[in-house]
Amino acid sequence: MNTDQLIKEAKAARELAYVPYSKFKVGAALLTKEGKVYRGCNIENAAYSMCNCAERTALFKAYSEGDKQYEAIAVVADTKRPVPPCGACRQVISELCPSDMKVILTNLNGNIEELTVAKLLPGAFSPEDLHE
Ligand SMILES: O=c1ccn([C@H]2C[C@H](O)[C@@H](CO)O2)c(=O)[nH]1
Ligand SMILES: [Zn+2]
Repeated sequence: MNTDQLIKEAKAARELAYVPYSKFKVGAALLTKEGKVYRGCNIENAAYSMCNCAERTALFKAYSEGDKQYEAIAVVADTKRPVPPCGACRQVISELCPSDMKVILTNLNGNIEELTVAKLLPGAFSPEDLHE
């Protein structure tokens, strides 16, 4: 699975977004080391703080199925610049994904920004910080 294909998966995921409040659809596609793709969309709620982002939907789907080895994640939205993941997603991705994992941010215009998990959240709070 190449970058273009993973972006297509993220776009397909985006179509299923449940966004009655923001009307802002986001899609994510997480590729595992074994070549499986987990799709995620954002899912909102009338209690706004319960909204879940596309990135975390995809990652939680994979992790909860026991798939814990990841190769790349692609994220897409209808933004001017490649969609930037929110702070909460950066924190969760930093903990569950390898620091050298590829992060592919894009938009519907085809702008693409590729970076690594390490670049997503410098100085992330990590499990090692919990204990002396
Ligand atoms: O990277 C992002 C940024 C925002 N959202 C969602 C959260 C909310 O449903 C809507 C507006 O913030 O977009 C995502 O899913 N991923
Ligand atoms: Zn987020």
